Amino acid sequence: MSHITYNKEWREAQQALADLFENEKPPEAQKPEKDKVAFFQFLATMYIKYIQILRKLEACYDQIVHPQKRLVLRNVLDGVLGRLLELKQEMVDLECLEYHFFDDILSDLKLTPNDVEMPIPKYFVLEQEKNLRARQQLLGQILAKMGPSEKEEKAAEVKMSLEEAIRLVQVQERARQGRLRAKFMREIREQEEKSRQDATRGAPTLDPVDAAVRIQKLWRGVMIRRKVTRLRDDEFVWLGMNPPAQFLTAKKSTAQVHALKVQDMRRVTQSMHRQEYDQALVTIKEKLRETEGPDMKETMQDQIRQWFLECRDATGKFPDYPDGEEGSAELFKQKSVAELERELKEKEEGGGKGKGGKKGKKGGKSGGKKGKDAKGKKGGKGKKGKKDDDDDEGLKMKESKFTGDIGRAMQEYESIWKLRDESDNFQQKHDSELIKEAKRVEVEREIRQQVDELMRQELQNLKVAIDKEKVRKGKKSGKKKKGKKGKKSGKKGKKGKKEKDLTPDSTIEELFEELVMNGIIKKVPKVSMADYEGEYNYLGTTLKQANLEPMPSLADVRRTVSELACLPMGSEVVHKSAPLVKSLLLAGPSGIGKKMLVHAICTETGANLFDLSATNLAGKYPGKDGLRRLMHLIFKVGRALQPSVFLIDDCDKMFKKKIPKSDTSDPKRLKKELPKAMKNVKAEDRLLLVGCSRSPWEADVKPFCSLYQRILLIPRPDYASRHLIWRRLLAKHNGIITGALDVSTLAKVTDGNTMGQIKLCCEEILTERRLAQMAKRPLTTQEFIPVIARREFVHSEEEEAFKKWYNKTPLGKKRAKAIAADEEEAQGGGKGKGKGKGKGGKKGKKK
Ligand SMILES: Nc1ncnc2c1ncn2[C@@H]1O[C@H](COP(=O)(O)OP(=O)(O)OP(=O)(O)O)[C@@H](O)[C@H]1O
Repeated sequence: MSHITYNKEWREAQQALADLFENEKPPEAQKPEKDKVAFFQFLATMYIKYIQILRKLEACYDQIVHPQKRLVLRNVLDGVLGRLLELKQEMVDLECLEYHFFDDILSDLKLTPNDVEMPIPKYFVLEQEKNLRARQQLLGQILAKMGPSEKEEKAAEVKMSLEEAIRLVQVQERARQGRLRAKFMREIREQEEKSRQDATRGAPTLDPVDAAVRIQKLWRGVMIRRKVTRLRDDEFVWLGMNPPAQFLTAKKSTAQVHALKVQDMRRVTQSMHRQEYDQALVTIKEKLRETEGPDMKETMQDQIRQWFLECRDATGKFPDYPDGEEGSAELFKQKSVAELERELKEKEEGGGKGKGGKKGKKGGKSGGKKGKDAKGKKGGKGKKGKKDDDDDEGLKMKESKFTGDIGRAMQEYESIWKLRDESDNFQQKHDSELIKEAKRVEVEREIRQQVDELMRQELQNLKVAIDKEKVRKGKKSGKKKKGKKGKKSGKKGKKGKKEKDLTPDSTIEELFEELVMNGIIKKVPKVSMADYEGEYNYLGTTLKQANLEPMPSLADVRRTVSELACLPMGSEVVHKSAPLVKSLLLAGPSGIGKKMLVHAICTETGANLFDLSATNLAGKYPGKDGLRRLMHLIFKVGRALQPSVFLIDDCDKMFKKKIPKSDTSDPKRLKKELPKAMKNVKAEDRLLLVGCSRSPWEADVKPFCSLYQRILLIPRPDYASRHLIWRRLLAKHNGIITGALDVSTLAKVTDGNTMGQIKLCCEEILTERRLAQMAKRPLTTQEFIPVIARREFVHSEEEEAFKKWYNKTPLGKKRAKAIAADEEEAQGGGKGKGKGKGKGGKKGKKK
């Protein structure tokens, strides 16, 4: 696509954002909402609109090549990302559910689920591509160094004696000969049968012309039937009842391939323009310093001298030179009316206490602090008395940490980019005028610092020469300042001492190598979040209205994992201010794709994968010291090379009451250390602990749920998801779907199978040999049935066990309480209000 298209897209996104921003008010200005359902609808609509905006902004940021536009876009993009996560958190708090259903809102807004698919910005990986490639290379080299041992292991796995090998070959060879012999025998028998029939039938009596007509008739019939089938297939495609042929294979069309190439080319142009821009920043600043610097200096000096004289004329004394950070710029700042009024008030208030300007300032500062404290106290009250507030006043959106940034970026867009004439910038390179404006301010600040030093000295000299002042003052204040600094640095030193560095002499590369050699850091298979297939649940709200608790679909799982893990982990700015997620538990039956999701998180965010599963740690870093070193290493390397993901497979074992003696992996090793270490993870550390569990009910609920902050239950796939995955997997394995293969039947009979098992079925059937026969012998439904029948099912008892366990988790309990409270309220007020609650979304019965 062209520059114009992306600019237009950006404009549309900004317009939509401006419209949506009208709803973004601070809590004090919001009108409280008493109806929970209506408030959820409001939040969900905002959330969906933000997703749409995010999708547009992400595409623009990925493809726009203008470096200065990208800077503004990045600010808006991060702001929208953060705001989206805040809204998600509000919905979770309101509904006490991790998954939400929006099908009714989508139909109101006339959107499809694809329109609101959560995008994961590509810049998460593209902007650290160099680092990631270098790390991947290092990992590859280390693994190559360790290579032989792994190969030996593999060799040991397939070890067999010579006799066994000969027997295997003999069995195969005899089977082959047997099949060949059977084929010959069948052909001989068929030939004998044919000659016997010929002998009994005698010489042919049919006229050769009649025979030819008969053959022609049959052949024409075949041809016409083929043609009709083809025409019917084409018509079905045209009517949209069947997908076009290219959709049945995983191959991309030429147009798609071309589009991807263009996108790559734009990214290359983007980096070239960025380099030019970075260079321009330096050269333009230099030029400004050379050309405009001397004039600036002179003007500033003149102004300040003038001020010295004016002050002396007015007060009879030379003034004190401003000490603030801004230096003399403070004197010439243009102030707004409100600022001036505030200053006057402060002066009036401070006037009673004493004349000292500094005192006044201090008073002002402390006043500010008090103000903050008061705010904080109010906030605290708000939290404690939240329920009361909700009951009395109604529901309101919480204060956002991102709307300020979004607002600033929007203003920048409005003032600079919205109406900018770019007719002479066809290539979309940087705008030098804008750089000059920004750099002029910087140069001015630098020159002012120099001028301030000079003028401070000059003022001192004037005071000594004319006012006969003594030189002591300066020295005193200097001493004081030093004292203060000393104290501050002392405090910092203490803070630093808290965490002992066990490996002060090793570089991060060495520690990284150690962890790779020990198999703790693993190579991540490249899996994108989009590879995690799953269809949208179109019945969520309908089921809710029927008082049934809908199960989330795999598309909901994909979206929620993206929100909880990928979006905050990918961006430093978002992670710092968005609701903090330190740990995540993925609970679900075997083969549901838990590890695949972890790999997708790492791929999408460029995170390192630390495998802390008990089976992987067995025999490594033994003893207490070993454990201390391990914890130190993973957190040190994890922080230095963030983002990092700590994976624990079968994490329930860590909190199991009884470990069977046959289990030698010591799964409780990290039980004390890990929760302690996770408590020290701050908002600026992009570290995420992900646990995978097939049987979470075996763990002690309390410590288990306190380690894993967020819990996602992954259900077995529903019909729609199975249908989708069958089609996708068959295409991925080069299978061709024809009329003989009924995908709907396959989806129906695999009810209870997980995705992993469906994948195994595909792999078992679609062997190379079978694929070679595809043209002559299309795939049929029947051949899949025996393979499916051999696969394991998720039994209803297992599913029930998951649901029951989830009800014991903190969010599950909260949800149960909320439902009970709602029911009570409905019963209490029901007599009066009757059928008033149309949507009744909160009163879910458990299925
Ligand atoms: N939604 C999905 N879309 C595509 N492939 C999937 C999906 N879910 C699972 N798979 C595939 O199924 C296989 C098994 O997945 P994975 O190993 O992640 O499951 P798991 O839940 O971790 O299993 P276990 O608990 O037994 O370790 C993988 O090859 C994965 O690619």
